[in-house]
Amino acid sequence: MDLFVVERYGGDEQESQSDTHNTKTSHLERLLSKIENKKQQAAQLAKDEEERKQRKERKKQKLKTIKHEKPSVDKKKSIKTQRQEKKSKFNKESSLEVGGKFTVLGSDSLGSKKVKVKAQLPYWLANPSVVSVDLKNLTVTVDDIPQLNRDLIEKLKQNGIVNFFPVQHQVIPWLLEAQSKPPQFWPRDICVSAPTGSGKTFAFVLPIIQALRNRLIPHIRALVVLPVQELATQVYKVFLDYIGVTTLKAVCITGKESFQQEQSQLVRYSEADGKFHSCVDIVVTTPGRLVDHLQSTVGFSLCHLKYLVIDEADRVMESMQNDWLYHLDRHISSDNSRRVPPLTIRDISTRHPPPQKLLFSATLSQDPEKLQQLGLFQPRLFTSVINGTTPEESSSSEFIGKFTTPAELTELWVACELAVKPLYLYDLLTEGSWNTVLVFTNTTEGVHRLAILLKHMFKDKKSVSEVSSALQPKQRTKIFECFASGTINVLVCSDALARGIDVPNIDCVISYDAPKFIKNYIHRVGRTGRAGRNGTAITLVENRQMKKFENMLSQAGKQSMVKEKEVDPSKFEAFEDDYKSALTALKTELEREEEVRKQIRKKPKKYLQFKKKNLQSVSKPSATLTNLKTMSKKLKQLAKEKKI
Ligand SMILES: Nc1ncnc2c1ncn2[C@@H]1O[C@H](COP(=O)(O)OP(=O)(O)OP(=O)(O)O)[C@@H](O)[C@H]1O
Repeated sequence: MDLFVVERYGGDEQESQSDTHNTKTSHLERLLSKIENKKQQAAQLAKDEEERKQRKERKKQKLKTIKHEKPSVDKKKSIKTQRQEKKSKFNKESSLEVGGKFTVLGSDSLGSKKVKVKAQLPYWLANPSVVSVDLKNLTVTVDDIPQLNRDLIEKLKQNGIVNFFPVQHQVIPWLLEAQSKPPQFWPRDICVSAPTGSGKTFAFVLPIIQALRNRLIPHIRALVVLPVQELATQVYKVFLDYIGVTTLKAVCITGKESFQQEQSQLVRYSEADGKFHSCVDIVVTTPGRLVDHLQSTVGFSLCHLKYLVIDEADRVMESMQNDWLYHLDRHISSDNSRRVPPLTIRDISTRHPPPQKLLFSATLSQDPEKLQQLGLFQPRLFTSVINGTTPEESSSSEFIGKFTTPAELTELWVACELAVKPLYLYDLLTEGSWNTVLVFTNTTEGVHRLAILLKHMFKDKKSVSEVSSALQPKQRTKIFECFASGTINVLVCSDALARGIDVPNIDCVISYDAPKFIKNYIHRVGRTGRAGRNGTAITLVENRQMKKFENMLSQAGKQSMVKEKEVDPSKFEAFEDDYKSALTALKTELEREEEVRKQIRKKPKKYLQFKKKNLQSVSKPSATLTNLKTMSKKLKQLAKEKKI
């Protein structure tokens, strides 16, 4: 029976008796757990809501960055590479589609980085005739060019010239050969790029004199264009020296003399036939003055022109003063329709061949576009090379030998501090055993200041002078003469005089201010180590300029050729006192000069006009004190005489 016990409801009484206490507690527990559950659910909901909000915020933020911010470099790169990969995949597929042999045009270039195309030089620039830079081991004597006239050879010997320099023995026979051809064969134009002081002047002077020496009637047959007056005068002097053995006449028209005087030297009017006739055969000039005469001198005709020489060609082309080439070309072609080849036999016999263009420089432009402006006819290039490079070794995109310096030149650089830079210079000048030193600065004012400072530092030990564009041409010539004779030991000058000036026996060139451009560097250092003589060139480089200077040299392929020279600044203590007193003297001298200038400026308008007319250089900043004083005196005297 025990097995079948059925629990029967015993009434409230029974329940309340046994479980009253238990039921009450469990109900409470249930209620509490219910409350707890609800609490948890509410917390979960709040959490979910918070997360949802955060997600929304993040999404917004993301959208903003996509819209406004550029992707980072890394991202960009990865996007680019992905795109490129896709593209190359596409290209491969498409090339496979056409048999894998052909590239689909236009499809592969998009997006991919283009390979830089190397410039291809014209054949004549890429394949020049190489000229040696060795001026010590000369093998060709002046007698070895048989085509050259005997009188010219004798004159060369009289002047102490025994051997020809490489550029001369290559260019002179070539030009003489071109002359000997019948007029139907128009001569080819030439460009010559050879180091400074390698004798380029003779390379055109001698063949021109030889070609014109037997002329009957004077006509302008050779026109030599140079960038500045000094250079023109220098080349003119060489012509004068060598045409002495002929009846040829040369003239230098650079504005040194009045326009009327120059006109009378160029042409004369004949009453007999009522025409103008040329008085000269060779004209040496500057671009500006040439244009003046082309425009204003009646009878100035270039219809017989045989040679057009452009010396320091890159500089002349850079300046393009008054568009001189345009005027010259117009003048030549109006005289003679030259560059159109002859059509008939009769044409050939009646026409003059075009003038042969001869371009010379130590830093010839390698830019074919610039050379194109000159309209060269089948040009031929003669050039020197750096460190034995041959045209075969150099790539066809590079013009070899653009910045060659003489083999006899020692090139150095000194690292210096700006604060004591004059002391570095002073030390170099006292330490070296050089008799004549040319010092370059970058500005005309710098020339004047440095010259005064050095004068006060050296006192009687060395004679110091200055030369710059602020001086009159006559004063400049006089100073150069004194420098060449050794009366002046240290000459401070600006870049205006860096090119072409041929002062023999300059022992050293110091660039007090480092040059900004490689061309300036080449021409500055080229004032020494000329014509096979030894020379030293030193450049002072401030610490902040070091990188730029190194870059400049390495771009020109010259870094290994310019060596560093160590200077110990502890030596400077010995001449610190001299330097300090020189600085004070410089200050007072500059103040005095300024005072004189002020006095002159104070004068009334009429007086100033008078001054401007009579003495233009008075107000120029770097005129020396003595100049200013004498000018001011002279001015007062003139004003008294004219009662102003
Ligand atoms: N064959 C030679 N033998 C000896 N001296 C020479 C010879 N040829 C030229 N010279 C001298 O060399 C010096 C430099 O000549 P030149 O002025 O012609 O050089 P350059 O190449 O024109 O220089 P730059 O590029 O600086 O103008 C001159 O004083 C000249 O008299």
